[in-house]
Amino acid sequence: MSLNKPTICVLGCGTMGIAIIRGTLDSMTASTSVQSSPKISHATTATSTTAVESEKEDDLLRPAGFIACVSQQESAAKLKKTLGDLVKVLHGIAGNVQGVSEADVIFLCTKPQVAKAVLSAPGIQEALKDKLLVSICAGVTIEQLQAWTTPTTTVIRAMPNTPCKIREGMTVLSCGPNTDEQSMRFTSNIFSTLGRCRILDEKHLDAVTALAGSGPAFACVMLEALADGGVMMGLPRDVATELAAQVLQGAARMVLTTGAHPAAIKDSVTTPGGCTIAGLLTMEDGKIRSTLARTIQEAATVASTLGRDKK
Ligand SMILES: NC(=O)C1=CN([C@@H]2O[C@H](COP(=O)(O)OP(=O)(O)OC[C@H]3O[C@@H](n4cnc5c(N)ncnc54)[C@H](OP(=O)(O)O)[C@@H]3O)[C@@H](O)[C@H]2O)C=CC1
Ligand SMILES: O=C(O)[C@@H]1CCC=N1
Repeated sequence: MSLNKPTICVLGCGTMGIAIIRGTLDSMTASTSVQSSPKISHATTATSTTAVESEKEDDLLRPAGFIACVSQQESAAKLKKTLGDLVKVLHGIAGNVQGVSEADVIFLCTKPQVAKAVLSAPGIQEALKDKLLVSICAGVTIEQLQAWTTPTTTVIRAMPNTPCKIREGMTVLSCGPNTDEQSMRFTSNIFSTLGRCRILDEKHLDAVTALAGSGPAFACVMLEALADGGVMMGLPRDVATELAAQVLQGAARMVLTTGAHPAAIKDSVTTPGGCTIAGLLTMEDGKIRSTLARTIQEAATVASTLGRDKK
């Protein structure tokens, strides 16, 4: 398999499919004016190639076209409006076969429960031969994906999150045993332009799904609750929401950019006898730490079951 200006087919283009296509299109527009350096925490560059050669190779790996597949005609009509002329939109079983046949790389972005049926539909196996399949389906393992495709299909499992849409995503990739360097590099390049990207062993993916995949929902509950407190104390709702969002972003960026331990940042805010320690003790009384940690534990446990056949 050789990826040269590949066409991407997003099979199941809903919330996440749109986030991936939107973010990638935006990154391509941005990179024509400013050359962005990818934020990847795993070196996939071949040691034998020079920096110039690897830049040229990355250029060839940039997607040349997008196809988006959905099941319903009405969703296709809506999607055309959302994505515009740069993306070919198809629907139904025949649309899936056409999309996979015309593409070089397939992003499987359906719900986990329909992944097997979508990949097993007539014509799909043939169309998947010698192609790269990147699945973002929670709980669906590389072993399952390999069993549902052909021996010549390269399989990569990815767990992105919704902020990919604004290129502030967090994605973790795991590769199958037959994954070649170029496929991994292509996939890392895509997700690195949509935010941060890491490569981890598949055994971590349920925890990743809970923490990073579901995480934006948990973070927004915290954000909303902080804003509620501001509203309770008289702040207008829009002001409270802006303050809460910027506070979470600022604190998170301090951790990411300085590498400081979150506890050190917390201590630096906390004046002895002051208002911060008063608030922190209230949080501890509410068992916020174990509640949040158990949230991730429970979500990871459920994530591990999502790829299983329902009895
Ligand atoms: N939402 C999130 O934050 C995250 C989700 N994920 C994973 O991403 C996947 C998608 O989630 P999400 O985007 O939220 O789901 P959505 O429900 O938003 O999107 C699913 C899409 O699949 C389409 N679809 C359904 N059946 C078929 C079919 N037979 N053939 C082609 N397309 C089909 C739907 O089209 P139609 O509307 O026409 O039925 C819809 O566009 C899931 O596996 C989930 O585990 C991973 C990380 C984060
Ligand atoms: O809730 C879910 O199952 C999906 C996976 C991660 C985020 N949303």
